[in-house]
Amino acid sequence: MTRPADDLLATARQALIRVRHETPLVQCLTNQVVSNFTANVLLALGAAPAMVDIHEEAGPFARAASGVLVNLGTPHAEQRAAMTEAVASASRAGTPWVLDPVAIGSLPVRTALAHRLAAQGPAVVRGNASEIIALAGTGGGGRGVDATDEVESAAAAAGTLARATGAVVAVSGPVDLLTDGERTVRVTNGDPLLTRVTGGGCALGAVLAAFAPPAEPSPASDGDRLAAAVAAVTVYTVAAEVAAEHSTGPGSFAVAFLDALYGLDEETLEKRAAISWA
Ligand SMILES: Nc1ncnc2c1ncn2[C@@H]1O[C@H](COP(=O)(O)OP(=O)(O)O)[C@@H](O)[C@H]1O
Ligand SMILES: Cc1ncsc1CCOP(=O)(O)O
Repeated sequence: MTRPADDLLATARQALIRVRHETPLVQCLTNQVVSNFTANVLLALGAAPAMVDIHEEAGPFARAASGVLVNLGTPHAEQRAAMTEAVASASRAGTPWVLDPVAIGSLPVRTALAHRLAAQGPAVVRGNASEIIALAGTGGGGRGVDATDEVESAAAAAGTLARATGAVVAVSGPVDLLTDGERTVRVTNGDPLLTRVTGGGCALGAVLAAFAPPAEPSPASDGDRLAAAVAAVTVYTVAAEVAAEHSTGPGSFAVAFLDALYGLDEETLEKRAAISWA
């Protein structure tokens, strides 16, 4: 069923309120480059980060967490074991988890792991266009962690991947495209400075985990996983726009971005959000 974009905006407002009120506990199994930035982004938003990524802790923790991020940016052996354990446990417990298949395609270890994990029921898969195309099996990946494909060229792959995995697929880029395999939404907020700070994409994966609705719908969330993911992307990219207006380059942007996530009010979100159905 298609909902009006106004309804998505209302969901985004509600979701922001819910995150700030409920302080979701977000378990991050993420890469060593962006770990600190990711934790700060979650804290600024009002969520509670926990980088619990070792074997024999990751599984039990995933049962209790509100959401889990599995980001394949620097997947050393112990982290791979912890990811496998966390995903199995999250899936059993109904904890929503997000897969970010960083730099898959030509790198064999993470590519095989991404395919294995994608088959285990992620709530969301987030990546740039090249990563999504590679995970869908229709392309060879990008240039390291960067995309070499345009977002629009990943639209078909995103739909295929969403239908194959049951996940909402979020393709990041100048326009963010999100689909559950039937419905597609585009968010045209954001700022290029997000690509000049390491973690601009990876931290979004953590925010998607913070916004992912609980398995059981509650009065604060209608359980629409696509709408929740759109909310996460809109909050994140509108905050980036606000931050860019107070920045002179990547360094001041990174600081201003945390401030903008912290201070983002519903009126600004409503005024700036650029959400459309495909
Ligand atoms: N040219 C751009 N203009 C505005 N926002 C952008 C642009 N490129 C990327 N973004 C934003 O930056 C975030 C990360 O995207 P991207 O850098 O493409 O992902 P990744 O880090 O996975 O390669 C997304 O939320 C997206 O909205
Ligand atoms: C540089 C780098 N190398 C491995 S993971 C990583 C971080 C990439 O983060 P993002 O794509 O979000 O900037």
